[in-house]
Amino acid sequence: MTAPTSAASRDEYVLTLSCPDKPGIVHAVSSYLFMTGCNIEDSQQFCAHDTGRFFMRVHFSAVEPTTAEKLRASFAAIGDSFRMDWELHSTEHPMRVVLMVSKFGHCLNDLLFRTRIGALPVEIAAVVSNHTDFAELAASYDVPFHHIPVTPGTKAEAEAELLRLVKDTGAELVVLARYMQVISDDLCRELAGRIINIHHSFLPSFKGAKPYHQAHARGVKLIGATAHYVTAELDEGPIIEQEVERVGHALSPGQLVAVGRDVECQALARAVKWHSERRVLLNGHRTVIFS
Ligand SMILES: Nc1nc2c(c(=O)[nH]1)N[C@@H](CN(C=O)c1ccc(C(=O)N[C@@H](CCC(=O)O)C(=O)O)cc1)CN2
Repeated sequence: MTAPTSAASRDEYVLTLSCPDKPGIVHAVSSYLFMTGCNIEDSQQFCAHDTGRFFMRVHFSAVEPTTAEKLRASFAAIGDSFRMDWELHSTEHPMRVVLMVSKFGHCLNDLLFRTRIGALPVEIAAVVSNHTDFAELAASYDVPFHHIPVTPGTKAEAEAELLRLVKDTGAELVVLARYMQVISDDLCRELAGRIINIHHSFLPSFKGAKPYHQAHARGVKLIGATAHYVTAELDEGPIIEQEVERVGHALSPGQLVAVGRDVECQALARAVKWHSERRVLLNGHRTVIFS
């Protein structure tokens, strides 16, 4: 399923970069774009003084038609001279995404609907689940559904099948929309920076299982959700977005779960939108968000 596209995004690109900070980085990038016949639509930058790294995102249009490949070739020397980690992508096609779910479908349903109405600039290539509960929901959005059961003894084959699907669909992003299986270290490495999870607590509080019951037992007055990149360390990946909601003493754990559904959907949708628009840059174990 594809988000409705806007005619204007034909010859527009996004450059993201990070590099050791020094004078002249913005000058070099903007001069390159000017000399290449490009026009800056939006530019954001940030210097992280604690890590000494500079971060930049530039959205630009090409006055004379060109391609991402040609632009990458002509920018490479500048990237090398500043020791940049950089990416340059056309905005013509929405990012292809695989959504994963287990037994709770509220985030899946929310992402499918937001994509259908054009509020999320992605193309959902497939829905994957270790259960069959949401096969009909995926079909109602004309999205292929893949049932990949997981048991302790079949996790390796299940993950191999998932990786084949990611490669076959050309998906750039995997979203764990309440997918309740721990991803192996190998798959985390293979898809580093390309898996986003929604954890149903305001991390670092209440890691692991049953966070709403943990929150109830602690007597919190705010509950939250955290969208983060998935790493081998459970619930420890770089945080992209968080959301909270005020709760009262009278709410049961089950009622906290109900309040949490909307909070999870909001945090995850914003994280997926920002990632798909290439607004999230990694700064070590943290993120820089050019929203
Ligand atoms: N490598 C990672 N994998 C996953 C992460 C992560 O941060 N790193 N987040 C989880 C989601 N999650 C919490 O947000 C979570 C999901 C599942 C479990 C868990 O212990 N699962 C059990 C099986 C449970 C079941 O079968 O229902 C397990 O895998 O043995 C903990 C945290 C997604 N994956």
